Amino acid sequence: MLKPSILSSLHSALSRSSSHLARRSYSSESCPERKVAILGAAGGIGQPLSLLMKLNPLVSSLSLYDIAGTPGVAADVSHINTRSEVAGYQGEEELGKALEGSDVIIIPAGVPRKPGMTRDDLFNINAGIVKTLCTAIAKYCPNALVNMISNPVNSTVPIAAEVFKKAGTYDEKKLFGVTTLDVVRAKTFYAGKAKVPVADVNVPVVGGHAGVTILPLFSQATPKANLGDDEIKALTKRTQDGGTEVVEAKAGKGSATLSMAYAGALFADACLKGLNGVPDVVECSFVQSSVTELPFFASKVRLGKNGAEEVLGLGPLSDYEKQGLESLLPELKASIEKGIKFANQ
Ligand SMILES: NC(=O)c1ccc[n+]([C@@H]2O[C@H](COP(=O)([O-])OP(=O)(O)OC[C@H]3O[C@@H](n4cnc5c(N)ncnc54)[C@H](O)[C@@H]3O)[C@@H](O)[C@H]2O)c1
Ligand SMILES: O=C(O)C[C@H](O)C(=O)O
Repeated sequence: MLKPSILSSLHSALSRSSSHLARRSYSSESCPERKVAILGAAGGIGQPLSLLMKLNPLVSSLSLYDIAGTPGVAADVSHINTRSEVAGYQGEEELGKALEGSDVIIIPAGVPRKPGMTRDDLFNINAGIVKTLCTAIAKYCPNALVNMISNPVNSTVPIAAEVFKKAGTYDEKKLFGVTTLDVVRAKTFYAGKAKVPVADVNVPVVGGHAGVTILPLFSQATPKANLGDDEIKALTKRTQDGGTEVVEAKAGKGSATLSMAYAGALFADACLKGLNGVPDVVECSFVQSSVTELPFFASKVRLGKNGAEEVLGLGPLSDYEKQGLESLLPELKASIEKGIKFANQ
């Protein structure tokens, strides 16, 4: 059994200030009713993500949807004695009910990579899944914030945008590609190399979510450390290849699930805080953007009552980062265009 101290550090790691908020006052003003739906809830990411969202005191209703397996996952997490009511929905005929009334929808539905594959190799299967799910979102909960985890994120986010545009429900402030795992990795790897406490580390990661399109800005990392060029290059490469490192270690049994569930829970928590009016909630995310010439780009985003209230610029870049930015643009552009083309076929 989890000791209370372990449980409370899980809570606080997930959502430091939101759990304080909930402990301080549980009034409907500071903790309004919030429904979160997870699509793909029975999967490798979906299950631990369901657990972490069940632990989040900002959630009042947790809706777990998948094509199979959700009754079991829902029954299981529903026994945890935290605030939210849990419901499981299985199969497309229950998708509408799963979505109705949602404030935040998290989408980890789709197939993961095997060794030797790129994220783009998942396009053929996952593009269709995302298109179907987003069509239903446009119909049943057009005002919800959508957190897209399904890969390739560089294409699935543009697909979602096109589906919403066609349905007349697109709001660029409400669609997010979840790139938090890149930030989580960059923080962990930087803390190890710089020998600074990991809990104090901040590193923006910009661009997209695949290989060289992942651009960690270690020149802006805090606390500052005197790392050499080779160390920065090695950290950058490790962050870019973090997903592949896990895919290879899992040797055919999928990609990152536990660290992704953590990252997905962090980002959803930030969205909920923003919706609830908590000030200064800033996270990196792949969103509609005018930061570069590309229509979508990951950078720091200020989250608020309407979703992405402000997309922040890149700040000063080192020469190495400027080079990285130049070289990521063609690949990211092609992935975005591939998504847009697919959605309009
Ligand atoms: N954004 C990121 O940083 C990041 C990190 C890790 C993984 N991912 C991606 O997340 C996705 C899921 O990974 P996983 O390891 O959980 O895979 P998984 O195969 O373990 O789980 C996927 C789940 O999606 C469900 N699913 C399939 N079609 C569906 C549909 N039409 N509607 C609802 N659910 C459906 C499956 O039944 C399964 O339960 C993959 O595409 C993976 O590449 C993204
Ligand atoms: O690498 C993958 O395929 C999964 C995910 O995008 C990750 O970064 O871990």
